[in-house]
Amino acid sequence: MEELKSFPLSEVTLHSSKSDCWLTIHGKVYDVTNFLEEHPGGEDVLLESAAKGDATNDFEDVGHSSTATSMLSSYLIGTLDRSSSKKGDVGQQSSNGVKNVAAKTATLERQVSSSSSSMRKFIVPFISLVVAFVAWYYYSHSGKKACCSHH
Ligand code: HEM
Repeated sequence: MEELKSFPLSEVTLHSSKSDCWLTIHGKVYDVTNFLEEHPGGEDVLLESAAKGDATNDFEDVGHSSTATSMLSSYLIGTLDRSSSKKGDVGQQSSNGVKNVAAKTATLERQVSSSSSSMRKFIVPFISLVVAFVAWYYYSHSGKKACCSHH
């Protein structure tokens, strides 16, 4: 068996066009050029993920079926070179670092925005409950007064 080639992330992101598209998922590099038009989720999402670099989160977020996961192997061309420790690769490594930080920031931003939207989802019914309780309290309180002043 031929040994798989190892590519630095900076090289994978160079292949992000319709005529040449590579994706990185779980540390493996896939050439999905021929799959672009067949992808049920459309080619644009694949091209976006390819340009970003690591597509693992994008792939997982969709909740792809096991069929989709097993399709991956037919597009495998290599593995991701995480160390990038080759001589003369230092510049590339630092640019990878910058990209990683950018990716992490993007993920964090996504998490914050999704948590704030779920906060909103929680706060709206909570406020309605408080309003309902206050209304009920005043209603029953004034009702009690009316009732007790009778006696
Ligand atoms: C080589 C990598 C990929 C393969 C083989 C693949 C395969 C598939 C398959 C077979 C489906 C149909 C539903 C299913 O079986 O789960 C699908 C749906 C989808 N894929 Fe991918 N996919 C890949 C990468 C990606 C990436 C990187 C994204 C980025 C966001 C993506 C986004 C989507 C979306 C949004 C759908 C849903 C379409 C719908 O339900 O209308 N896919 N994909």
